Amino acid sequence: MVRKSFSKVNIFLKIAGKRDNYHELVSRFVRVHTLYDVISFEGGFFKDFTLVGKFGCETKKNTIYKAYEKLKEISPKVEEYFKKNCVIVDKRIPEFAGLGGGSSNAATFMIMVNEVCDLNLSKDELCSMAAQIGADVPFFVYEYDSANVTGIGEIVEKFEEEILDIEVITPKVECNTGEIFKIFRDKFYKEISKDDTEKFLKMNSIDILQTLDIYEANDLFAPASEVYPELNNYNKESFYFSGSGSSFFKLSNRNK
Ligand SMILES: C[C@@](CO)(OP(=O)(O)O)[C@H](O)COP(=O)(O)OP(=O)(O)OC[C@H]1O[C@@H](n2ccc(N)nc2=O)[C@H](O)[C@@H]1O
Ligand SMILES: Nc1ncnc2c1ncn2[C@@H]1O[C@H](COP(=O)(O)OP(=O)(O)O)[C@@H](O)[C@H]1O
Repeated sequence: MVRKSFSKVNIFLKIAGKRDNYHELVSRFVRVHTLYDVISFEGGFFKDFTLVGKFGCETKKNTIYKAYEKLKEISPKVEEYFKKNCVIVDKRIPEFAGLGGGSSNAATFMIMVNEVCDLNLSKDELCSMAAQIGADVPFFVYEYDSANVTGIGEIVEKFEEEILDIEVITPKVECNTGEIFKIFRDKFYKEISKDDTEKFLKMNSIDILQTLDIYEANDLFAPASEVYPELNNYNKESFYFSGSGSSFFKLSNRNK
């Protein structure tokens, strides 16, 4: 079994409030069809869960392993399957890039295991497990091209719009999400109004980016560019900032 594990960008990312030491978001997530990892299951004999790929962390810290630990509680078929198959990931999505690589891998792995082990879990059941692995995992579980994501990422609503051409550039800066949120909370804290929330969640992604500048579109750009000033060198005409960075992106619609 082989599947693409797509990346994402945040067309806009606004903070709506605090929930313990997390922040509630109002955001449009869009999948990037041209930038993805490839996940495959390959037969063999394995004493333990075996994950092959170029990762910046050990297997036990990998989001795919965290997903495996949750799924094996559902049925003994899962542990059985990974005694006779390993997971191979061809990593192409840069890490620490605001592109959701780790989150996408976990969600895609869950979808694949649900199928290959006939677990018959619904998207909503997968989502409640996904939310325990990471804030962006639920978005990738639903496999929408565009979605409005709120809460801490656990509320995902499909957004109907044309497929967008997205160009991504990723400066070699490993952005620490926690650090950026801390500076946001200490120095840039503000919450999106109810009116703006309603307005942005209804607008097409292209129209939103014609209305907002890079700072207005992503509340995390100001703190990120304070923590990593080199990001300002990429603050160019018609580029926007994804997630907590370091990636910038620009849109073009295919029908232009
Ligand atoms: C903000 C987003 C937007 O997509 O950034 P990117 O990952 O894309 O850059 C994600 O939701 C990131 O979610 P996720 O990737 O799970 O966050 P983590 O790295 O686990 O969070 C690291 C730290 O960031 C802070 N954090 C994270 C998410 C959130 N909604 N509020 C927060 O305050 C918390 O202090 C958390 O401990
Ligand atoms: N399957 C995975 N792919 C990428 N990074 C992973 C994965 N599992 C865990 N990580 C860890 O998550 C962090 C990067 O997460 P990633 O989703 O790639 O970045 P971002 O959240 O900025 O989009 C790194 O600490 C990396 O080691």
